[in-house]
Amino acid sequence: MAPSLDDGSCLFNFAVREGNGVKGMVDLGLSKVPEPYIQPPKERIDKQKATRHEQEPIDLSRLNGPDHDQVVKEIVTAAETLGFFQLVNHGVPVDLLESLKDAAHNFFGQPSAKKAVYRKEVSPSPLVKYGTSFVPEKEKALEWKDYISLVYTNDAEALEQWPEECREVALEYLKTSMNMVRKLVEVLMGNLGVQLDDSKLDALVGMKMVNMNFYPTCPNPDLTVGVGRHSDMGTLTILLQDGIGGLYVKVTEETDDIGKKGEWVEIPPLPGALVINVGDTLQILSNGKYKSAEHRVRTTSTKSRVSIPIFTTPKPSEKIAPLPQLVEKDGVARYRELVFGDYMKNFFGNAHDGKKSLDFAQINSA
Ligand SMILES: O=C(O)CCC(=O)C(=O)O
Ligand SMILES: [Fe+2]
Repeated sequence: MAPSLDDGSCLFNFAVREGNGVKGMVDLGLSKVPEPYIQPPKERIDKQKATRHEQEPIDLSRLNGPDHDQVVKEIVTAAETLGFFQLVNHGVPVDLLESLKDAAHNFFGQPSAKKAVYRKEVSPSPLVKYGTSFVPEKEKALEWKDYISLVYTNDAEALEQWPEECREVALEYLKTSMNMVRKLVEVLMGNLGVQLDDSKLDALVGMKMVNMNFYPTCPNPDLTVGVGRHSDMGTLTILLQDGIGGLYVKVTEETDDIGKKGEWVEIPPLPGALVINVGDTLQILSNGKYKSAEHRVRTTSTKSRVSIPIFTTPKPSEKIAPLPQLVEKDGVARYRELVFGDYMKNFFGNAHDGKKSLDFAQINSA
């Protein structure tokens, strides 16, 4: 029997507990946004108010030539200000990016029953989790998004356990991205005086996860969010977005070319480009020099949107803390040492709330 979408608990069961997601709800035919998805006015996204971040993408291939210093400067400046930048000539084949978007549409286009087998309560694999919104049990208003999350351990397990509709492309994406991740981490850590070797790289990006996000069409995008305001918890996030747009980042540093502090700027879709953003871990390690970016996603009424982030993070057992040489230079440690697994638990235990996730690492809130 079709559920009544006017009844909040019935809808919660249908979308969240039974794994039909926002997609399942939209497929029933919706003329208005159900009440549990209506955001309070301060969280709604006013498309008219945001400007586009028009900055040229950074050409990563120039890192290996006479423009090396200039490219380093561009990467470092972006990490210190907006915490977001776009990359071209990043080494990930452009046709792979197209295949990834197709794979995401194929996966989410399946009947709910095929996806719901990966709900966290029943998933046959600890590496695979399908869900909707972020932490539905804790949220005042639900996010208009379904997702699947794929943790990487090794190639064999990925090819065995990740869903067959997307396993090969997702693995290829992850593997072809790592060269770029290494270069970026090398540049960012090098600028802090840290020479990167394999063990340092592993401490920073020892865990990797590919997500596929699916944002179905929404009858009233002005009332909902695809993802609420948040920063990512890890080191760097690599994000592939499709051509629809709707990713916004909050300006934290007053800069002439980006905008005023507190304003939201849109990261426009650029064909062939990947979006990179700084996560909380890098903010902690750099004692606040690099900024994890607060960002959010709008929904649209015309076409469903997909995005495919790779989250690179330390392993759960890894200890993270501001680098001693920075603490010495700054005369203060702005964050405490913590075990990354504890940071993750706190992150996934709370609804999105801007950069509040970082309070867990704040020196006086321990
Ligand atoms: O869909 C997007 O553009 C961003 C998604 C995002 O912020 C996330 O998955 O953490
Ligand atoms: Fe994010």
